[in-house]
Amino acid sequence: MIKPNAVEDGNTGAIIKMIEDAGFRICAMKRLLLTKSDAESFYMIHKERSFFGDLIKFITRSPIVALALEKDNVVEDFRKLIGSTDPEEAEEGTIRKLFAKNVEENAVHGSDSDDNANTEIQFHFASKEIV
Ligand SMILES: Nc1ncnc2c1ncn2[C@@H]1O[C@H](COP(=O)(O)OP(=O)(O)OP(=O)(O)O)[C@@H](O)[C@H]1O
Repeated sequence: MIKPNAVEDGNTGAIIKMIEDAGFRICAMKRLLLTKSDAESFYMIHKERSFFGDLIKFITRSPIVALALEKDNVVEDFRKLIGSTDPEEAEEGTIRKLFAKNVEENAVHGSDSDDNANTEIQFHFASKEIV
């Protein structure tokens, strides 16, 4: 998911280029505005965290771009490409180092396991949209 701050800043294209250049195949893609209830369900795992309310406001304030990606070792390799949650700790050349504003507005989301990737892909896409 390319998050609102990166879409607002006009960095969607640059981020997609980095993803493709790193060898990921885009199987599905769409730009959409998440509703509050979409966002709460997507980030349900964080509902007890202190930043949950702010995270929901941020992720729903303007459109995101959702992508389904394919590659060997996709989850681990994508998390390497995006870098640490906090851009101050992210390695040089990672998407978050280049495009995140802070730990909340950190430009992109990546699934953290194959199971969660499947759940999140189904959250955003109908099966006929994945090709
Ligand atoms: N301390 C914090 N303050 C504000 N927002 C935070 C904080 N920690 C995390 N977040 C927000 O919540 C999201 C989910 O947090 P998580 O710890 O799962 O990080 P992540 O796995 O690196 O990020 P993501 O799940 O978006 O890929 C972060 O990407 C960020 O937008």
